[in-house]
Amino acid sequence: MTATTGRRLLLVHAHPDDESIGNGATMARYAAEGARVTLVTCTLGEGGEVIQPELAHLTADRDDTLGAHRIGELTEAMRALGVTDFRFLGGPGRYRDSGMMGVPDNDAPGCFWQADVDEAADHLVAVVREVRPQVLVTYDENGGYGHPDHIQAHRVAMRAYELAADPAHRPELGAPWRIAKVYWNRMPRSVLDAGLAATAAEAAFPGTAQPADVPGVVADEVVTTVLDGTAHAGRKAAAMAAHATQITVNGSSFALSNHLGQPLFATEYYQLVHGQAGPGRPERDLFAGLDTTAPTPSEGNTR
Ligand SMILES: CC(=O)N[C@H]1[C@@H](O[C@@H]2[C@H](O)[C@H](O)[C@@H](O)[C@H](O)[C@H]2O)O[C@H](CO)[C@@H](O)[C@@H]1O
Ligand SMILES: [Zn+2]
Repeated sequence: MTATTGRRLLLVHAHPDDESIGNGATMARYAAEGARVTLVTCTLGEGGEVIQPELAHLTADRDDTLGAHRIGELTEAMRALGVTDFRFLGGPGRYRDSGMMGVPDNDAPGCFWQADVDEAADHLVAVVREVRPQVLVTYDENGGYGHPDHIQAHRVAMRAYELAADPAHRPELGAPWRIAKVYWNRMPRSVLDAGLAATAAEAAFPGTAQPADVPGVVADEVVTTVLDGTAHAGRKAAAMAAHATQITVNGSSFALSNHLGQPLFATEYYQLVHGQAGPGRPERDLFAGLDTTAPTPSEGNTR
């Protein structure tokens, strides 16, 4: 359904779980405030590890049913966040999890890392032109931490941002739409250092992650926007816990299947990379500076 008024946020992520880890509090906050929150996940996470021994049979080298299972985890996570519009790029299973950088799965036909970026971007152009978001959130050019699917999600999201606004590009996909503000997920180094120290002190896990294990780490001054999601910390923790094959939540820490503790932050950080910043340094709202009350024109917004 083509939206006409109100705040609309689009998030593009690589696997089920990334959205809750990086943006769970942001998604819960905007959903609670009545914004339309749309999540596009590029793979089903078929190549993941499984934390629970009793579910180990789901992995790709055994039953290969982890992708279907993670759809269920994502559905539960979205229920926790109050998000109702969540989709898979090109439909569930269109692009398969490529595995960590350097593994043979990176070369598998049909994996996301092998996808044609323009073809994949057109699936997202159709969503952009339908939803007409004012704000897009994705990863930086390294995908936050160098995972092939994260890098490809960045490339596809940024390409779709360009193509969706081009009136000459595939008009059958809908009226052109220019997204007003594009943000990359970030983690300020000083906040992470303090958080990792607190996680180590909490000792909820056998070990503690290193800064290199955490996506999107930058010098503090690179961060343009800080979203206080404290009021939604419980929802974020519940959403992360819903991804139980991938994440264990314990107090104010969590661990992935590597069992290395990381801080679970309810404040989430961003870098504005396209569009005009709103008032305040840092911004405290992704929609800062935008008039989201005016109805959007039926012919799009690039005339
Ligand atoms: C957060 C994230 O992007 N997870 C990915 C990642 O999973 C990691 C991977 O299995 C690694 O080998 C483990 O040590 C680490 O604990 C996992 O988080 O890669 C998976 C395969 O591509 C992917 O399914 C998962 O969502
Ligand atoms: Zn991921």
